[in-house]
Amino acid sequence: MTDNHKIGAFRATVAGLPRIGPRRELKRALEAYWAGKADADLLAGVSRDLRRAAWRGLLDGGVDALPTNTFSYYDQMLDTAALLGALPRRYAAIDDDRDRYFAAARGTDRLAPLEMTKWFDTNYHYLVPEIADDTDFALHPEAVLDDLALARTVAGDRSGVSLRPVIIGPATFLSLAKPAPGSADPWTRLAELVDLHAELLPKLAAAGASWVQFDEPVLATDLSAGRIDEITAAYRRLAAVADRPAIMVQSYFGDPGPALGPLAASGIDGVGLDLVAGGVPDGVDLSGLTVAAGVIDGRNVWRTDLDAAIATLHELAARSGSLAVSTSCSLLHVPYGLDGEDALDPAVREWLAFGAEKIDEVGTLARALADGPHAVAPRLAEARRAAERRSADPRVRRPEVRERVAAARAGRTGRSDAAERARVQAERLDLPALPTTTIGSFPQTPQIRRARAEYRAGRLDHDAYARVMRGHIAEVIELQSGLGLDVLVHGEPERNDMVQYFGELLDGFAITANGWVQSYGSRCVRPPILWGDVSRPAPMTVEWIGYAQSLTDRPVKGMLTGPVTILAWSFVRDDQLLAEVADQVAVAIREECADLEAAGTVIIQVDEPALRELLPLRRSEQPAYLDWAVGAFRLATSGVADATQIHTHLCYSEFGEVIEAIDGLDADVTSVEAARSGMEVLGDLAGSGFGRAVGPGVYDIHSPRVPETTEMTTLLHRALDVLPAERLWVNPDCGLKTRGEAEVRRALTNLVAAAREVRAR
Ligand SMILES: CN1c2c(nc(N)[nH]c2=O)NC[C@@H]1CNc1ccc(C(=O)N[C@@H](CCC(=O)N[C@@H](CCC(=O)N[C@@H](CCC(=O)O)C(=O)O)C(=O)O)C(=O)O)cc1
Ligand SMILES: N[C@@H](CCS)C(=O)O
Ligand SMILES: [Zn+2]
Repeated sequence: MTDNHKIGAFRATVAGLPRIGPRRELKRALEAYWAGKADADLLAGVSRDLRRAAWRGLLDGGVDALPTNTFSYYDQMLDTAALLGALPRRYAAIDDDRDRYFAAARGTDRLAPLEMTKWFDTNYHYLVPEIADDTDFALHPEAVLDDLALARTVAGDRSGVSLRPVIIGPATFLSLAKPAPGSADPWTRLAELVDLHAELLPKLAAAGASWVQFDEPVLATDLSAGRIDEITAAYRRLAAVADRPAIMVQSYFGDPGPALGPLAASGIDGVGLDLVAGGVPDGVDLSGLTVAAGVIDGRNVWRTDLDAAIATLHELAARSGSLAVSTSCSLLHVPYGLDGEDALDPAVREWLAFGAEKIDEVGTLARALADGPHAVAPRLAEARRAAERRSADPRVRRPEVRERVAAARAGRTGRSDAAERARVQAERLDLPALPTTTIGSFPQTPQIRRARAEYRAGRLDHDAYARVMRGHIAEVIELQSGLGLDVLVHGEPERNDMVQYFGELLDGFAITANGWVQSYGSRCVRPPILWGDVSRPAPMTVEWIGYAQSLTDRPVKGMLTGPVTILAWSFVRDDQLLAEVADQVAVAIREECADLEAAGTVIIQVDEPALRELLPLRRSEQPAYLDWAVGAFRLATSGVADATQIHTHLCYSEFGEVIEAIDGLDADVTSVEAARSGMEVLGDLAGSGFGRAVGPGVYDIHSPRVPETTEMTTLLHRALDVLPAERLWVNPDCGLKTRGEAEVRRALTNLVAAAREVRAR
């Protein structure tokens, strides 16, 4: 440690903050700006207001160390790329900084955006930096410094408040970046990036930062000893910089495992640890460090067991130089606060803590540490009472649900031989070669969303709402019939979201009024809260699918979300093994499959786009996960007859580790995202000996661009190089809900034409 900086001790902080706004103010401002309905000043004003309000909320909650630079107009990885001058050259001709930034995020008419993918095992998406051999890293610290200056105006002259810019650390940034075609592995540029950070540190100190936080969630993944050495050397170099703020390395989504020891000895000043998803590895000397102890869950919504947290904090206080209470990760992943959630069941509401309540918990724990638990005795007693009521609530553990699950598990959880099924299904369905279909959703038009908003507000009754939805279903069926698609869908107009919809209809879930969480850019989701044993009081989709099927002779796919995805995109209970909860949801889906089948549905698609997302970050934990995840899918889908065709859909293209699990799902047809990667994924599938039918996407639905027929025929020919024609389906990459109606019509026209052309050959 250099002697030319002082370590500002602090006792309460959070690892990061949400930014979409308590009422999604940023979403509205961004979308207005993109539509040309708001100018840059308005957008900047909204951003400043949101940041100021967030810091004030922290100060009011008793936090004495404010994280800065956690706001983003789109994504923190993109911000880091901009900070380091690492935006691809293709955007360089765009003069305006903000427009250049948004071009990288969203693309333009001519320029493809950066690729987007999931942030570790969360439902948040980041933009993947592209590093070319000629990427000329250069520091652009203006946004970080401006944010720091704004935070200073909020902290004012409050004594003892420290400011801590948060930056994605070089190890995580480079591990997640991808090389531009033909360029070297970005990791080879580590030393250059570290030089830039070394240049940045004194600027931050001069602007009033007493700490800097480098986020390194990559530490929670399996790293080789060589990688750990390189990361340690990088931080040793940063620690040697003169006139710098104190350095905190923040890991999250697990513990840093074998990397913690070397890092702790590298000369850095502090570590932030996720003590919810991980622990503190034994034998690591933390005595010279400030430890930000992440005892408050930043990813889930349950009230903290404050007594247990205090015990953990005491244990850690004895091992560390200085201790601060913190969250396990950024609060980006939870809703802003419970304020206004008056429609929640009051019993359930009492068990919850969203962002604002978590900040309050941080403050309470910090007081308990500083002044002793008696100083917060009423708060501790209140938390204990809530926990007791939660575990005693008869709806939390329902014997009848557990018996039903046990009975379903004891029944048939596997199907007959896949080849035999394929034979009977082919006979029954009588589809052409290369059958065409879509993944389920059609554009969620403003009229659909408006009708739902009216229905929610009570201005439209159920019958009127159902009439509007049936109207949309009829339009979508007519469109698909006219285009000549072979297997139709009802278009999912009645679904606000593919998980929330089911959460609203299943017992054991609660739905918030305003519990929005950023998914990517301006897009948000409102995850349901799974708090009790799950059951299905009534059929959930049969009426809609039945109506769609009544309008056509072609098969209409039943459309369900699978148990793993329902869990992944909900806030799940923390008092029960996930494997157990998955089987409860699976039984509800199994019952829905049975009802659909009984109502005449011949094809049922059970979407599992989150199968890969929930894969544990550490390899040692992956087999157990895949075992229960595949088991739950099979429990959900194995109750149907051989002649009923089960489809599944997975919309990501990095199969690697889950390829065997996809085989294990035993679905008759699997559709996957493939257009963006030019069918690369099919190599993985074919190489693994996957023997069932596959629908590799030929239309990238993430882009407004409409692919030409020839592009799709090229992709189909590539697919035919690795798959026999009788096992190939033709479909888009994913659902069409975010696309416009005109684009979809043109794209599907081309898709059908492409299938026909390839068939004819
Ligand atoms: C497939 N994806 C999904 C993920 N997670 C999910 N839970 N669901 C998913 O589908 N993760 C991975 C990807 C992420 N992709 C997306 C894509 C698109 C969105 C998105 O568009 N979100 C919408 C909100 C969707 C929703 O709940 N809609 C509600 C309307 C809510 C609303 O804003 N209403 C307005 C009034 C509307 C009006 O008057 O016109 C209001 O309340 O003010 C609905 O349809 O009822 C978004 O806008 O962000 C998310 C993830
Ligand atoms: N059936 C869903 C799957 C999305 S991953 C849809 O089409 O939107
Ligand atoms: Zn999808």
